[in-house]
Amino acid sequence: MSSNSGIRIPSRLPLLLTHEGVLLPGSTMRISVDTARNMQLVKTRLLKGTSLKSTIIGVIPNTRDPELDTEDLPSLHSIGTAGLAVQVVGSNWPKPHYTLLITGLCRFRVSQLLKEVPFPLAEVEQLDKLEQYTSPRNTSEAATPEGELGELSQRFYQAAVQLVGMLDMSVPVVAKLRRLLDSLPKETLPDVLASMIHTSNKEKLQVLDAVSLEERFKKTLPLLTRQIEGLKLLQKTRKSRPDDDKRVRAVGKVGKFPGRPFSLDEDGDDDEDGDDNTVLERKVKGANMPEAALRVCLKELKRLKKMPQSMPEYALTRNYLDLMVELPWSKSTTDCLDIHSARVLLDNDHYAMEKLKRRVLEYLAVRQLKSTLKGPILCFVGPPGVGKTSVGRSIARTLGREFHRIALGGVCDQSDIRGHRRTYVGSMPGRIINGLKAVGVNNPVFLLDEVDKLGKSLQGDPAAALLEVLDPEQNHSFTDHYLNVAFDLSQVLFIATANTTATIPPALLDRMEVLQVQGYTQEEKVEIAHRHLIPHQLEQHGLTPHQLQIPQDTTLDIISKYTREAGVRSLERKIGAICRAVAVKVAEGHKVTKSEAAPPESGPQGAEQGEGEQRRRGEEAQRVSSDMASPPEMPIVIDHIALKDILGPHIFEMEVSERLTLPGVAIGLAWTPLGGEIMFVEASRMEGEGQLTLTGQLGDVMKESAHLAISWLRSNAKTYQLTNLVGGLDPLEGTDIHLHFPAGAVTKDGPSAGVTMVTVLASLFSGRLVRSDVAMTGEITLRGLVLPVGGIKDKVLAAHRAGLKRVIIPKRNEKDLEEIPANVRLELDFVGASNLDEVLNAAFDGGFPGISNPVTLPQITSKL
Ligand SMILES: Nc1ncnc2c1ncn2[C@@H]1O[C@H](COP(=O)(O)OP(=O)(O)OP(=O)(O)O)[C@@H](O)[C@H]1O
Repeated sequence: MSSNSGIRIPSRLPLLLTHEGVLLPGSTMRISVDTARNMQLVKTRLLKGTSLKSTIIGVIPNTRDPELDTEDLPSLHSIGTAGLAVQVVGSNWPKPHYTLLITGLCRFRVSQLLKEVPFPLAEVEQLDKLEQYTSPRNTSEAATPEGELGELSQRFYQAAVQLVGMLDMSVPVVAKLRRLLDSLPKETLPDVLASMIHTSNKEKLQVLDAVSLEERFKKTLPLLTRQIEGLKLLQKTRKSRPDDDKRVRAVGKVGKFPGRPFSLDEDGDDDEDGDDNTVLERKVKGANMPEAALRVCLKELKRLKKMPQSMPEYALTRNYLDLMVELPWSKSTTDCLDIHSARVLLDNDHYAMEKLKRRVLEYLAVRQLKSTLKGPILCFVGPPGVGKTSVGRSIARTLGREFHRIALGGVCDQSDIRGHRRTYVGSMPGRIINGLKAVGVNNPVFLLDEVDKLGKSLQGDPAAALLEVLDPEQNHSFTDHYLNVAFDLSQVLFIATANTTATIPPALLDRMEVLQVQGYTQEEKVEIAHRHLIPHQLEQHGLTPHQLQIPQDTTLDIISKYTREAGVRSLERKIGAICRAVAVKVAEGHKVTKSEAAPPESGPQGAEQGEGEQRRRGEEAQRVSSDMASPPEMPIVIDHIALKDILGPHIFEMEVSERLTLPGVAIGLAWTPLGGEIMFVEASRMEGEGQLTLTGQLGDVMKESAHLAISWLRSNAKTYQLTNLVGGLDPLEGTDIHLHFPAGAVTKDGPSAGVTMVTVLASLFSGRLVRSDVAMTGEITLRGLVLPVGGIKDKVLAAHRAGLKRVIIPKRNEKDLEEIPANVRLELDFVGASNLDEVLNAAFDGGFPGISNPVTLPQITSKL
């Protein structure tokens, strides 16, 4: 339907291709522009143009999938709408784009594409008449079309009037719309109403393509009728449920008329929302939650139904309900506990740790007999890498329960445990509830890792929140702030781990049964490496024992020369490093290293490998030179040289004897949360005024021990013939003393270095060397008694690791030696000392004899 009269659009139009819907004549649409072509159009035509003509552009619906849109121009839809750009807004966020407000004027047909770049420009043919709009026309004045078209347009007009009458709007607004309807030429009604009512883009495209007016009326009338039917249905529902809030929401849903008649073209993406809520309601009812929780959920659901989706609270409430539905209120696994298989499993998973395994089995046995057992909560305390976490995991496996680890290290906010109240923005449940959601059952094993590293802050004390969680008497009604209803935690099996009990808050410690997990001896480490770590690492690196073998003496080398730890974590890492190096060689198909193939160094461990092995390697070395590119001979055996090649030079050397070459040095034993340590205590003296200097970041108790040691030596100087620099018998006279405890950066405290200080000072003042293979620990008193101390097993193991031969311990600690593995006990000579005389005698070669009665009485000559 071409037109020769009225306003004419330019015959050449730049074309804007849009995915965002279909612009129909008589409606206004906001279009976001971000493709290069369209951006160019906006920049050169709309922003630079000065005439009214330059603000008219052709809008063509781009029917190609935006995902597939490329640089080249898609085949163009032949019909578009000429539009007047009313507003252009530019923005750089989130990426550079323009937003255009465009009012559709009339249809056009693309007759010829003149150019494609930088934006398409086309010769167009105007399809709709555009008349001068002078004054509102009255229906009677309007030239009513004749025949079928006339009838159609009349029916359409009546339907439109009916629709406006049904709108849920105030009387003046309805009257205004009526006036507008009457004033518009009838032929424009299909376009205007099609863009107002709820239609899909496909339907709009059909309306756009309907060039003949008759066809356009025919296409739009059913859409209008559909809308009217929808509103009628709605009104019926409204009558049967005269609830105001619901009505408002329902009208908004179906008609989307009220308030925003010109933005009705989104596709019905949220039509199923009503269904969504019904599904949620069904889930809430089926979640098997306790009465109180169900009541809260139903209340929230009721609120949700009344809320418009755009409200921020809608999402919050929805998330809350989703969580409530997902929580395992009554879902649990059935325990499949069989003590015999539990024992086998624990033994298979972990070497050594007999005491711990025994206690765990006892615990499991009691659970088997009394399934409703409340507490105790086990807390494994020991150095890092001794398998605390992995025992927890094994317990879950033996019980057939789900396992979840909650890392508490560094947690310093109460709400990490208990969640945030829902009033906070970004609120969420705490770790306990999150854990339950993750495992999906209400009786998992929860491992509270690193309870000793809980922090404290202004946001409250997380330990206090844990008190409720761990108390069997209270935790059946644990209330997370986010949930705000009680959740029964009594079925959850809690196990805690810590490196030390010192920093666990006393109230928390009181609720747990502490099980000490000791560090391992070298022999135990070798066994653990060969039974668990090496097979595990081989598997992790895709290797087999046929490709890589690590002999026992190499493992021992790794333990003593490359690691110094109570656990086996660094050992596992080193084995991992070896596996990586070998994996490269295996993958490359080359020899590991030339040196690997060379005969091993002779040495105690090398000798153990046997002559056969040496010969094999010698032969291999010869072969290597002739055939470098041949695949490596399997298995690749890691000897000391290959080990050095892979791990580099030794990290730890046995330096004990080197450091004990001067008087005034002795080896003390210290306990740290990371296991036992040996400590070289040093003393020196110089001329001065009797001052004592202590360095090495010592705590008060340790400083007091130093004063005790000095006082005891001063009072016993005559007995042991200790002299000061000037030869006098008071060690401090004209002498300053300096005592140092390495490592200087680590804070130390405790009374157990007392005996070491006395020995160091005795050595300094007597000028005698302390035996280089002796380590000692013990508290002293002013009268020279030696009192018991803690951490004996770890300390002894540290001395053994360092290759020492004699350990001086307080006599009353001798009972603790039972815990020490037999092989270690055999290799060490233990001296139980009850007083300092015994300590000194054991610490010096040939003893440290005192003169029982040093005071030489003046000779009394008889005058008789
Ligand atoms: N006795 C053992 N038998 C077998 N493997 C062990 C043994 N002890 C430790 N491991 C292994 O050592 C690794 C470290 O253990 P785990 O992570 O359980 O240490 P942890 O004591 O929990 O340390 P942390 O205190 O740092 O958390 C694991 O791979 C574990 O399997």
